[in-house]
Amino acid sequence: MVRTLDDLDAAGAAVGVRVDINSPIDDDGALADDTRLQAHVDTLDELAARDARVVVLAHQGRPGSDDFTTLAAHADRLDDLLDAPVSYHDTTFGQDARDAITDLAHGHVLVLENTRFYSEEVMSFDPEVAAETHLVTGLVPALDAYVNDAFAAAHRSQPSLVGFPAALPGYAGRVMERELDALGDIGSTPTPRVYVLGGAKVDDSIDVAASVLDSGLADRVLTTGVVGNTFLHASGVDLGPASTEVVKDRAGEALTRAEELLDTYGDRIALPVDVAVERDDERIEVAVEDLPSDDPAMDIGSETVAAYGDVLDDAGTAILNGPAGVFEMDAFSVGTRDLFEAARAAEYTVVGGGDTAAALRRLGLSGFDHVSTGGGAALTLLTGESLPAVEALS
Ligand SMILES: Nc1ncnc2c1ncn2[C@@H]1O[C@H](COP(=O)(O)OP(=O)(O)OP(=O)(O)O)[C@@H](O)[C@H]1O
Ligand SMILES: O=C(O)[C@H](O)COP(=O)(O)O
Repeated sequence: MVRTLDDLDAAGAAVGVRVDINSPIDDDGALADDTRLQAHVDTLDELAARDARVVVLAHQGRPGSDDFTTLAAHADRLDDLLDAPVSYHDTTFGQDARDAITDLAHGHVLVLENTRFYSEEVMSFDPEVAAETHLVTGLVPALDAYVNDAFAAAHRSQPSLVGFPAALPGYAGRVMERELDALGDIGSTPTPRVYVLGGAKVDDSIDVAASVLDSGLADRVLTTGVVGNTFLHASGVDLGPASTEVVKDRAGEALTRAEELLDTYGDRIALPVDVAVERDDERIEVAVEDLPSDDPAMDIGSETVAAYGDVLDDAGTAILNGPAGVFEMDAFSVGTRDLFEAARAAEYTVVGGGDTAAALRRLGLSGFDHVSTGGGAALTLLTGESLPAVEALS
């Protein structure tokens, strides 16, 4: 049983709230989409309205990636979104951060710096060990309670996600509660169940494909995005140098697993039958049998959308994670738009993923039964597995 905000005596308490506001970042470092920030407004405003001193913990990007950056812009945006006043502090733990928490007024919100600026936060730990990390021990003395609202990161065993509940009373926030309600019992959703796996986190998606095919949760797996290109490569298709480089870079070791999955479950895994490449700044659709192409495959083609649409028409449950192409560019958002529109034909449709939610907003798509803030986390739950951060709260 996980305790919720209903069980928390918030008034006057310093409450550390782990949120997931990991968002797309523009080339100039600005927030490109605030969907994930909006999701946490209920939890943060509720705690502030109940007179808590609200301390926000979050990550942005991964070390080395272009979107690995400070949370200053996130704090500014939260200040616009929340009723409560929001300030930002440029460290995460230690005396300086504890002083900022002590000085925080009741009903105010303080955003601490990106947790992943500290090496412990990109490692995985058991909860008891995570509770001993510098990040956790450096904050615990200043906090009275811990709320985990970061559903989208709940599949990670990083200190800010699993360490605090071992040291402080822990509670699920409103986003966490809603997501667990909607996604906690995937085995009872209508069949046939179709998983549509796209985007660029290929290793995560291949793990999910393996798990749902092994367990029988998935009747079919439809592949798109870099995931689709990876399965095409694994099936022996020569995509051409540009796309092959992306596949090898994103898939790494997972490529072998993709080959094994095709050997075992080839009839239940669908591969794109055409792709859209970028040639002279234009979208050109190329049938898979006409590959390789020197130009990068940036989207699925219309024949693939049609074929996958037929499967989705008959689906009891459609679970979609990851955009079908580079939706950030208009010409290559077509596959994502048409495929997600087609998925609404399923009896019950669940959509997940940080970039996926951003894509839905950008393309004006709605009408799904549940839009999860989580990508990998939603998929972990949708494979029937438990989430380490939720286990730590229980
Ligand atoms: N064919 C492709 N080539 C290159 N990039 C692609 C292609 N298809 C999709 N992408 C990119 O994939 C990225 C999104 O992938 P990602 O796996 O992060 O999805 P997500 O919805 O954010 O899931 P999660 O929340 O698990 O991260 C987008 O930036 C998109 O441009
Ligand atoms: O965007 C996500 O899926 C979450 O914020 C987790 O990010 P990660 O995959 O970098 O751990």
